[in-house]
Amino acid sequence: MKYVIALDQGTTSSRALIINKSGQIIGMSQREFTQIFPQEQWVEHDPEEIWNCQKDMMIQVLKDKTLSLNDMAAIGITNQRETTVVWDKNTGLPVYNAIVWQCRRTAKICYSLKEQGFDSLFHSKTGLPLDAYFSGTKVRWILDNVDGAREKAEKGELLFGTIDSWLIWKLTAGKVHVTDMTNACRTLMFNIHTLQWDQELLDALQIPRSMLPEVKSSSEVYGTTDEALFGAEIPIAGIAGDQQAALFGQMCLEKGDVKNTYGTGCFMLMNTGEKAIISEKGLLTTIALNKNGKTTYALEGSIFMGGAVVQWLRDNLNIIEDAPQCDALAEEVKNNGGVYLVPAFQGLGAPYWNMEARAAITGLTRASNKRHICRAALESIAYRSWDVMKIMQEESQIPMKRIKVDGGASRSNILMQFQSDISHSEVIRPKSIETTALGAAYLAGLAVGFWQSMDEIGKIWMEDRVFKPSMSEEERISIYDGWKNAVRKCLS
Ligand SMILES: Nc1ncnc2c1ncn2[C@@H]1O[C@H](COP(=O)(O)OP(=O)(O)O)[C@@H](O)[C@H]1O
Ligand SMILES: O=P(O)(O)OC[C@H](O)CO
Repeated sequence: MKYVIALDQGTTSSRALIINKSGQIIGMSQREFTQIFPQEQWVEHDPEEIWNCQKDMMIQVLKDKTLSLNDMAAIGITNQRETTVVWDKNTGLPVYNAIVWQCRRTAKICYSLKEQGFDSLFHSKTGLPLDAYFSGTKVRWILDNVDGAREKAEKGELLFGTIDSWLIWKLTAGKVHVTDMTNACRTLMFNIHTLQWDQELLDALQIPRSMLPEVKSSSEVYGTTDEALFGAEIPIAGIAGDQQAALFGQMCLEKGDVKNTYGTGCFMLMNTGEKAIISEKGLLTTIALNKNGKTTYALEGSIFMGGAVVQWLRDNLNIIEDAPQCDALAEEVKNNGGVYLVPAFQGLGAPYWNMEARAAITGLTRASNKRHICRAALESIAYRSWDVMKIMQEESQIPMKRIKVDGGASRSNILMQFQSDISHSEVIRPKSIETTALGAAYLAGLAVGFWQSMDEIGKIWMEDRVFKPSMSEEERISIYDGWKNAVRKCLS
């Protein structure tokens, strides 16, 4: 068989990609789906729409390439993490919409658990702060707020899953209920040291264990597609949360390797090897991979606004028509002219952790124009990444000399050069920035012998361009001081 298919189920769109043995993407289909905002700061997806969209993309890309599922050696799944689905085991129907990772409705549940003194228990066992971002309190909300849900869950009739579990349940026509450790470790219910669901955490959250999927490694055969539904029994053989899949797809396999994904938000992950470093400064500790019985950990810095800043210039300020125009305008000025954009549209995360902060554009003069604003917007993405990199270096005590990049906004040369300058490190962009899907494909392909070894896969990764720091130390310090000043104005 010549191909592996990767299903990449993201926050705003679903993609299906066909990958050949040389790691080339020979076909891709992608479609956006509905974002549901029932109230301010609430975000939901329709699980059936997600499934239909993902299935359609799989069928579409096969059709476009005149291939069939029978030509696929395996399926790899990668997904938006934390987003929570609860469904009825008997009917297969969701009892509520999927509650998306961005949804803040469970902040009160988190505060209440903190008041009860559970903060350090969760942090030490899961590597995560008690925050609405993660799945645990979302499941609790569904059990507490959907009519009859708690009774059914206690009778063992409801199942919980992150999007990977939901897709596999559907692909196997309800035969398989699993997840992998990179997803389980984002739920606040999984102990990242014992590698098991943790009863003490489940009790604190009041979630019955019978709802939870079986936790597997990221690379093994979990089941096959249902023949009656798909006309073929193809092994589903790889699962990883999208940021961990990207870390793997970038071949960040050694301790100290770092990748930053510049998508809607930015997610920076550093492989910390076999050691789980518990952060004191707001970084997350997460499982990077569990494969062939070996677990590696990562430190993660999550930045809420990445490429979304560019979308804001396009959709709210209307000063650009598309993302590449932002680069073009920014290139027309030699610096930001003293203008800073602090993208605190949803507060500021690590290292500021100020949820009340609001965005600002500072340093405007009569000479300022949209070119400066475009430049400041791109620079803000790099400044936020550097804020996080600095803590990551401190806490890991590993200096970062180079970072690998991917995601839509890594196409911007001006952003990548500025990232290299401000962080005084090499920024390395691979030829394919679809590293998330590649990561999932590699995990699936390795499990079924489509690829034989990591050595074989390592040869596939290819560099597109390396950005090297070229800014003087004096300038670097001075413009970063300017950024810190601008941030201070947003915090006050
Ligand atoms: N040339 C570009 N310059 C700057 N930002 C870009 C460019 N191309 C795309 N982007 C940004 O990249 C983001 C989309 O990247 P993508 O990796 O597809 O995100 P996601 O997976 O989060 O949906 C958008 O926010 C967009 O503004
Ligand atoms: O779907 P993305 O690419 O925005 O990634 C979402 C993250 O997995 C959330 O933790």
